Order: sequence, then structure tokens, then C-alpha cells
Amino acid sequence: MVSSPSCTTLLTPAQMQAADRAAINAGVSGLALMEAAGAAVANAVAAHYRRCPIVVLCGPGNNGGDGFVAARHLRDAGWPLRLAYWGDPTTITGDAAYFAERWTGQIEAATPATLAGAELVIDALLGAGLSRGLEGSLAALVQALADSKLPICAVDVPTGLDGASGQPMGVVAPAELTVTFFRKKPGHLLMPGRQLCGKVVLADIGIPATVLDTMDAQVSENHPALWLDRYPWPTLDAHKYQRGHAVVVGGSIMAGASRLAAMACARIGAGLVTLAAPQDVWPIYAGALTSIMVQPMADPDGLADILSDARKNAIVVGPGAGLGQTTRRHVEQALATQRAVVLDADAISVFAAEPQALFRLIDGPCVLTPHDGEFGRLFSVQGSKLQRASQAARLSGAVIVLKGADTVVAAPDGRCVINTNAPPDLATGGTGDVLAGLIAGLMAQGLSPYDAGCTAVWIHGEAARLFGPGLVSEDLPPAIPRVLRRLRRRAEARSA
Ligand SMILES: NC(=O)C1=CN([C@@H]2O[C@H](COP(=O)(O)OP(=O)(O)OC[C@H]3O[C@@H](n4cnc5c(N)ncnc54)[C@H](O)[C@@H]3O)[C@@H](O)[C@H]2O)[C@@H](O)CC1
Ligand SMILES: [K+]
Repeated sequence: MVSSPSCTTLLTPAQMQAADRAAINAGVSGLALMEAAGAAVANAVAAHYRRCPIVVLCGPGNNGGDGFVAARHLRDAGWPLRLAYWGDPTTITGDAAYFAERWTGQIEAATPATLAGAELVIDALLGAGLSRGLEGSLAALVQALADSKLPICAVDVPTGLDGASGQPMGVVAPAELTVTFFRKKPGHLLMPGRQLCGKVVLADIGIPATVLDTMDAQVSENHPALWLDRYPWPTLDAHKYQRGHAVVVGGSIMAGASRLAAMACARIGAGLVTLAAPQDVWPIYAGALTSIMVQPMADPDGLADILSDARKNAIVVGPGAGLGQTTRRHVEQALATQRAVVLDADAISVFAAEPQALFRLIDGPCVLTPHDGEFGRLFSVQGSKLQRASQAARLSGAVIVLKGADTVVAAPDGRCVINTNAPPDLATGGTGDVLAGLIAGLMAQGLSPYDAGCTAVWIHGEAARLFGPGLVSEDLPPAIPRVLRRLRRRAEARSA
């Protein structure tokens, strides 16, 4: 239950360790944290599995310590359980040693043979302390665990998964269930980490939320709690000019793309929507649209003419645009207005040869919506998806919506969200055009680029999730109202 924005905060393993230390400085003992963590693992296992023979694999650090605690709880509850340790049990230190010394059962050596007879495995080998790829006997053990296809409950993260990036560092045995503590990590949400973790159970282990006040935790899981109180619901005295005027620049090749973007602008609530159509294909657009105005654009400054009306306060360039000089000119004319601009697809790729030329033009509210391929053409940055999107936002001065099953929305000031509600059904042509339109439609109504990005990405995923399989892009704009009705009810409940 997300009761406040801070519940959606994500912490990297390093930040988690700082939270751990802050809690201990605030008087919570490390032993109490480990006892609570292990108990949470035992509770999650009891809630998700029927009693069966378990093997608990414990590693050399506190992740292993959690495993000793969980093993004690489950064995006391009558589960047939064996505990196996990877490494030399006499070298256990810190909080883990306290619980290892009090373990009254056998401590076997963890080898692939240990798995024989198990029907469920608790992976307490490595957690947030993973600092390098798995090697030697540990890699062999994890490989055997992966090959065994046994159901696994991972403690904190599956062994070998980098909690900061969601990237495996060597072999990872995919878990059915992952129990983590206090706050999720980016690696629980970023691909392939989200798949490798299975169902993530977040346990409160007694770390006070106030520890977040002392941290600059700027990454969150996308959720309405972050932006719903700023959603631009129409007020009773609303009139169409108050709700902004979005302009979608039509392409002369794929006419459908800009129509999808225009419909999305309208459905998300922009007061007016104009589709600026190239002169030669204007009749095609005009014939296909009703409430959306279609204005012919005479090259080369047709768009500048259309934008001379200052009430046109949000512009989308990219859907169906093509990679020619016309598209580049349209981007320049749109950005020159310093009004809200969304650049998608070819409007991004057309600057692949000289990204700086684009970045120099970005001076107003701007959102770029690349997928990985378009992103790679414009930015040569390294690191996790989070790090790459954040660096690109700082470099370009725009909000970056780096799309995928784990879309990241990053602002130049460092704020970031990872979106997790997008179903695989969205992997069909044209859904990016709809997203670009949703973002522009929200900025037309006054939302900031970052809020518009987070809100649009969530609504886009929710509309697809509610629609279900068989989705094609033209199903998305008509599916928006249902999502808005649910959001409005949630907003009214909060303000009641
Ligand atoms: N931070 C917190 O708030 C809490 C953390 N707890 C547990 O503590 C864990 C972190 O404990 P640690 O920091 O001791 O680290 P881990 O227990 O994750 O790792 C243990 C040690 O393994 C070694 N290691 C790292 N990479 C390795 C590799 N590739 N091959 C072999 N050995 C490797 C490192 O020396 C590391 O210290 C968390 O994952 C969580 O399970 C819990 O006890 C509850 C509280
Ligand atoms: K683990």
C-alpha cells in the first residue's frame, strides 16, 4: 500500500547501507534489523509455499545472517530444513556471527550436492554486498541452483544480481520470490532484474522512514502518489483555451503516427489540438480527423507560421516525420518558440550526427522520448539504464523518457522514476506516437515536463494493462478515459 510518495523511494545497495547505519545511529540495533529481516523471509516463505523440505544456502556476510534467522524461524515452525554454508563458518563476523553461533542445527558445506532432496531453496548467499562477478565454487553452486529449477526464495536480491542496475554479474538463479527490506532497489525493477527477482515482497524491518530525510534519494518507482495532486483536472469554469492547444507536426510518410499522437493529446484533455499537415498530404489528414483541426503547412516555414499563434503552447515533432531536413527544420522552429516541446523518433534521430546541435537549441520545457536505439544514436553514455537516462537529461537539458518494459523518466535535476506497469502488449507499432501525444497534451494543460513524463508513462501503461491482449495502438487513446476516471476517484478520495 503506497500511502505516501516516500514509500515509492528506491535505494541503491550503497544507500541502503547508509539507511542501515542511520537506523543503528538512531538506536535500532543491527541484530534487531537482521532478526526482523530473517523473520520476514520466514513469513513470506510460509505465506507462499506449503510445508516442504527446504535447503537454506547461507553466504559469508549479513545476507547469510538473514538466512540463519529465517532457518531458525522455519525449523521452529516445523519445516524439514537443512542449512548449508558457503565458505568457512569459523570466519563469520558481525551480526551474522551472533545468529550463526546460536544455530543449533547442522551446518553443512554448501555444494551442488546439498540441493539433493530439497523442494524449496532460500538463497541467502550474497545480497547487497555483491562487489564482483561470481567465481569458482560459488559460481558453480549458483549454476547448479539455476539448473536445478527448484523454486527459490531470494533474500534481498538473487545472488549475483546487482541491486543498483538490475544487471546480473555472472550467473544468477532466477527466484520465484524475493524478500527485500525497507525500500526496493532499482535492480528489483530494472530489466532483467525484475524478471530474475520474481515476486518482490517488501518488508518493514524497523528502519524509521525519517532516515530518508538525511539522504538525497531521488529515484522512485513511478506511482500516482508522486504526481496525482498536480494533475490538471478541468475546473468547472474551464474553457477550451484554458486547457491549452497542442500542435502535432504531421509527417508526409506515415500519416497514422501523427494522427495517433493527435488523438492522444485530445483524449488526455488538451483543449485544442491542431495537426500541422504537409501541403501535399493535407487532404488525407483532413479527411480522417474531426475534432482535431488540420492546418496545411507550406514549406519551408509552414510550422513557424502555424506557431505564430502563442496560444499553441505544446508541440510534438517526430511521429511519422522522416529523417530529412524538413524534420530538422521543424524541430528548430518548435524549439525556437521555447514552449513545451516533445521530440520523438525521427525528430531525435535526425540529430544523430551532431547531438550538440540539438542540445544547444533546447532552452524551454522539452521531453525526448527515445527507445534504446534512438537513445544510443544521440547519447554515448555508460552505466545502468538509470545512470544513462540521468546523464542524458543533464547533458541535453531535456527530460528523458527512455522507453522499454522498464521505462525510465529522468529530469536534468537528477530526479528519476522507473515505470513498472507496462504490459508486453505495448510492444506494437504506434504506441510511442500515443505516448508522445499524451506528454504534449499534459504539458498543454500546464504540467511540467517531468510531471508530464511520469504521468503520461503511467497512464499509457495502465490503459494498455486494462485493455489487455490484442491491443493495437489505436485502442490506446479511447482507453484513456477509463484510466482518468480511476485516477479522479483516487484524487477525490485523497482530498476528501
Ligand atoms: N542494510 C540493511 O538495512 C540490512 C541488510 N541486511 C542484509 O545484509 C546484506 C548485506 O550484507 P553484507 O554487506 O554483509 O554483504 P553480503 O552478505 O551481500 O555479501 C557478503 C560478502 O560477500 C563478499 N562478496 C561480494 N561479492 C562476492 C563475490 N562475487 N563472490 C564471493 N564473495 C563476494 C563480500 O565480502 C561481502 O561482504 C543485505 O543483502 C541484507 O540481506 C539485513 O540484515 C537487514 C538490514
Ligand atoms: K541473496
